[in-house]
Amino acid sequence: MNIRFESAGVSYGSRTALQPLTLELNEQRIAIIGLNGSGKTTFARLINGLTKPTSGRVIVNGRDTSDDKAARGDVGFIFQSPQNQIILPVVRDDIAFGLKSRGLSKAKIEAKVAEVLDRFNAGHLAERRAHELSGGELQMAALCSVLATGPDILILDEPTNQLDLRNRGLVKGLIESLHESAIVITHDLELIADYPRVLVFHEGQLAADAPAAEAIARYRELAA
Ligand SMILES: Nc1ncnc2c1ncn2[C@@H]1O[C@H](COP(=O)(O)OP(=O)(O)OP(=O)(O)O)[C@@H](O)[C@H]1O
Repeated sequence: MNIRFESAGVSYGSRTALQPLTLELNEQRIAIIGLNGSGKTTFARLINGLTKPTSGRVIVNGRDTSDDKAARGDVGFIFQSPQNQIILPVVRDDIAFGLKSRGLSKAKIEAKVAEVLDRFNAGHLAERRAHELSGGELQMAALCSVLATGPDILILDEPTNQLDLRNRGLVKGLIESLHESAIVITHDLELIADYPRVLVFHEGQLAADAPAAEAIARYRELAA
């Protein structure tokens, strides 16, 4: 993946959510940490074009996210509450839903649904109703739905929020196993303890951009 922020910033009226920022992201695993309201989600939403920069540009795999909708297809986003992104009641149908909107044939959709369920050993969830799933199972179902559409980059917004220790371990392992690039926004410092690149946001600015140990130390200072 290649993501470039070119003086990209976001303001809402007089409130600055993200100060203009210039940087390039190429690593397979990147984490984003910072206090509540520091600009993490705004930064992530710029990458898939959900939020448009009010200054500068964001270029993903060579395409400007503001005016090239195709750039969005490269980026899958798993939101803070996966229950809100699962649209259809049954997991299998929800995975198929994202593929239908891409105009694939029925046979191709079925093959892709089977492939992603197989990839994550999640076949047992296929016929389950999403509202009956545990938090960990929901994360898994959301991951299957998003990855079935073939994004190159996956953004996960607080993927271990509200999960117990076992499911945290499960989600950590899942992220490690991805061949896609992953950008993880989190307050779970254990989850990202060995990440080579961690961005720390503070009051809408990038306060550190360093390997995990150094970045987490800076975050602790800011939080004190
Ligand atoms: N649509 C919006 N309109 C006005 N202000 C906004 C909007 N979205 C975000 N903000 C403000 O921008 C700032 C950064 O918000 P953002 O959601 O990026 O923070 P965050 O670091 O992800 O926070 P958290 O950890 O609480 O999820 C906050 O002050 C927030 O209130």
